[in-house]
Order: sequence, then C-alpha cells, then structure tokens
Amino acid sequence: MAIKRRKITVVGAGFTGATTALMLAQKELGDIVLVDIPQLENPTKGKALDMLEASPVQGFDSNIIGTSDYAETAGSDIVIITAGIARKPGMSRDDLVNTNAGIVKSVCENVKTYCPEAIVIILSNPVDAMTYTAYQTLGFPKNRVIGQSGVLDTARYCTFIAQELNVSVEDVRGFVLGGHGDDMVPLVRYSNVGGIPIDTLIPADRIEAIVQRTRVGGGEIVNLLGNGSAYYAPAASLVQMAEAILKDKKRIIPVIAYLEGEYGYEDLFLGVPALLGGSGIEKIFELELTAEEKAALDQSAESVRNVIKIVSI
Ligand SMILES: NC(=O)c1ccc[n+]([C@@H]2O[C@H](COP(=O)([O-])OP(=O)(O)OC[C@H]3O[C@@H](n4cnc5c(N)ncnc54)[C@H](O)[C@@H]3O)[C@@H](O)[C@H]2O)c1
Ligand SMILES: O=C(O)C[C@H](O)C(=O)O
Repeated sequence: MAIKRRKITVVGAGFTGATTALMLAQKELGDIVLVDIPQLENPTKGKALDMLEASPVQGFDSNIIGTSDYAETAGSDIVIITAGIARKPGMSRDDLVNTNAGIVKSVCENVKTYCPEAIVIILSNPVDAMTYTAYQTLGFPKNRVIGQSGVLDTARYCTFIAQELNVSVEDVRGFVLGGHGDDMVPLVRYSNVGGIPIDTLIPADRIEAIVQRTRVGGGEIVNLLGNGSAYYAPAASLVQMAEAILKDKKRIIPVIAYLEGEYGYEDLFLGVPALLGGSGIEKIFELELTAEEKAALDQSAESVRNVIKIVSI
C-alpha cells in the first residue's frame, strides 16, 4: 500500500507564513503549499522556490510551491492561516480587527471549498476573534478550528523563567491561559522547573515582573522591530501544533478552543489547555483555579468577547 504524503497549506506568505513554511519543510512534516494574493503571485512562487533550493543543502524532501490559486491547496490535511495585516508600534492587536476579519472570511470561503476535511489553525490577529470568524465562516466541527496563542505566550513565559534562573529552557514548564491580549493569564501555580514549583525558586516581585513581561511580550517585539511583529517564535509555535496533529502526538498544550460551558464560558474562543492529536482538539482540560486566577481569566474572556462582538455575523 502506498503511503500518502501529508499536505499542509500556509495562507499568507509574509514573515510568519514564509518562516512557518520553511520550518515545516525542515521537519519534513509534509508537502507545503504557500498561498498569497494574486498581486503577489510571483514573489510567493519565488519564496517557495528559494526554500525548495535549500532542501539539498539541509537534506529535507518536502516539496514547497507558491501560488495564489486555491485549487493547488485541494485536499490539504492542515491549513494554517497567517493572512492579514500586522500591528506597528502604538497599535493594539484589536486595531486590526476590521481589516483582518474581511481577509480571514475570504480565505476561509476558499478553505471551505477546497479543503473541507482540513484541520485549520488560525494565527491572524486579533487571533481569538479571528478564530471565531473562521469557525463561523468554515462551518467545520469545533475540534478542527484552532487558534494559536498559548504556545507562543507560554514560550515567552518559559524563556523569561529560564533566563531568570539560568537553567535550560527544556526543564521549564508553564501555562498561559486566556485571550492573546495584555490581560492573558500566566499560571504561576502550575509552573515548575524540573518539577520544582517556581514560587519556591524565584522571589514574588521577580515572578510578577516575568508575568508582566509575558503579557506585553508581543508589544516588546513590535517596538523593537519598528515595522511589524514577531515571526520566528510564532512560526515555531504553529509548527509545534501542526506536528502534534500530523503525528497524532496527543500533546497537552494551550490552544484557542471553542468553549461550550468549559470554565463557565459559552460560545467563546479562548486559550485553554487541550489535548492535540490527529483529530485536532481531542479534549479540553479544565484546571482548578483559585478565585484570583478565575477573576483574571474572566477579565481576559470579557476582553475577547468584546472584540468578537465586532466581528460576529
Ligand atoms: N496569534 C499570534 O500569536 C500571532 C503571532 C504573530 C503574528 N500574528 C498575526 O499574523 C498576521 C500575519 O503577520 P505577519 O508578520 O506574517 O504579517 P506580514 O505582513 O508579513 O504577512 C501577511 C501576509 O498576508 C498576506 N495576505 C493579505 N491578505 C491576504 C489574503 N486575502 N489571502 C492571502 N494572503 C493575504 C499579505 O499579502 C502578506 O504577505 C498578523 O495579523 C499578525 O498580527 C499573530
Ligand atoms: O504582538 C503582535 O502583534 C503579534 C503577535 O500577536 C505576538 O504576540 O507576537
């Protein structure tokens, strides 16, 4: 029996999309179709060809094509949506909502037509609301519509903890819950280094500084770059999610999931810990929260709900 190669579409061939495509290929997770608008057809083809020409040097056998024709995406196992505008210094992610809602809707109409069985991962900001827009437009089951924020926010949080303690990032475990905004909820109580709770290793004021830096971590990069937002760590985060799905790894990682009563929220997309495997989101874990943690999550959920109201059809 011939084994079918996996097909991964990345929509948006900008900074995050192109970086994601290369990282997916380097891990040989499948053949990659990189899509952008017709006006950028040639640059998109050029980026894909340039990446493919790295394959003999790096020794990966994934094919990579660039296109603006969704027919080329047909039958993709996973579609990753990075299409949309990025913020600049002085802007919030929510300032992007109207422009990006239109883009995400038009992309999802094509995904619905050409990739009806795909698992869709959304990155475009404001990502909690854009995942809601995608869910409404696609009409796919909730397990197949997933937003990316928690892997990235947790990665930032773990980076800062590792720096603080001068330990390997591999030994740091944490969770960031809630929306992808400045009121996201890094869960200190569930964070440890090599199994040792971080509040026994780091003084409270330093932990608070790490939590605050995590919350505005996207803005820190936006201010440094000056004309766009982060893309290496976001791309790595998307690849971790795609890998968990394509290899049916059953990883437990925070993702933006559709909630129907979990944590007390209805009809909302929000970052929660989930089991990610071959069917997409296979389970949502409801952690026990203190009153203070739940109040912080409620505030974050309320911020997301206010943005969803703007885009709700
Ligand atoms: N959720 C997260 O954690 C996270 C992290 C990083 C970036 N983002 C968001 O991802 C988005 C992309 O960021 P970026 O840095 O790659 O931006 P970018 O400007 O480098 O790339 C965006 C690309 O989308 C393309 N595009 C626009 N409309 C399109 C359409 N209708 N169809 C296909 N492609 C289209 C553009 O031509 C461009 O190439 C932004 O909204 C950004 O805020 C989110
Ligand atoms: O901050 C941004 O605008 C991009 C992204 O959401 C991030 O957190 O890096």
